[in-house]
Amino acid sequence: MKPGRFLSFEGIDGAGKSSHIEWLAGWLRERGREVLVTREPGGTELAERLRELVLHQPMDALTEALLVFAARRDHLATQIEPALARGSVVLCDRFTDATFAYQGAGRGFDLGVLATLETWVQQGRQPDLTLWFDLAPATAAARRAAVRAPDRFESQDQAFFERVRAGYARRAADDPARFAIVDASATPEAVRRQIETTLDARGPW
Ligand SMILES: Nc1ncnc2c1ncn2[C@@H]1O[C@H](COP(=O)(O)OP(=O)(O)O)[C@@H](O)[C@H]1O
Ligand SMILES: Cc1cn([C@H]2C[C@H](O)[C@@H](COP(=O)(O)OP(=O)(O)O)O2)c(=O)[nH]c1=O
Repeated sequence: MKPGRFLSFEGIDGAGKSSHIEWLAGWLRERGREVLVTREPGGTELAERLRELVLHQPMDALTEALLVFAARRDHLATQIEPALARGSVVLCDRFTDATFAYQGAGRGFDLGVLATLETWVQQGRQPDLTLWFDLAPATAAARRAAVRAPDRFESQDQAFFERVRAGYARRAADDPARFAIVDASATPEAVRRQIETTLDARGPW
């Protein structure tokens, strides 16, 4: 059996993560891999209920951080770890880097507390590879406006998304071996080629 692999997709809202996850799932399945496509906050019945609250209910930054980590704990224990143990590739639309970027850099919440929660909840588990879809906030906002109504995060101003982007840049600089930076301003075909090149370099799959 091939070992399980854990891939996360990160970036500001509208960067193109969701559009490319299904494509990558197909690419991996063609190569004979079992794939679990999932997302955070979410991925379990409990975590999806917490997601609804986080996305739509007003709350302070500590409550927000505790709820996303509570959702993550349930998701890891009941979905991600079992999938990795049976040799699947897990494709997760956002993971803990989003907490450091949104609650940490975006909201200004204490990074030390987030690091403590990360240790408790993940027990050393990290994605094997994180694809960071990097895009200017103005471009992402234009893409979002064309397709959907904003939630609590998407209705934030451009300065918030500049901070979130800087938060991702810091996480990438802290762990360059895990991160691959995707230029998300490229055409969808060119984005797919970047992902393929990255995966080819990290194979075999
Ligand atoms: N490379 C791209 N160029 C132009 N538009 C894109 C690109 N990637 C995605 N989009 C479009 O931008 C919008 C937001 O993409 P989405 O995948 O939902 O982003 P995310 O999941 O990162 O929030 C969608 O309408 C999608 O079709
Ligand atoms: C995982 C996670 C997401 N978020 C936010 C970022 C996003 O704005 C939102 C939901 O993410 P996402 O699934 O990308 O939204 P959509 O379905 O609209 O594409 O949750 C956090 O603030 N902290 C976190 O830890």
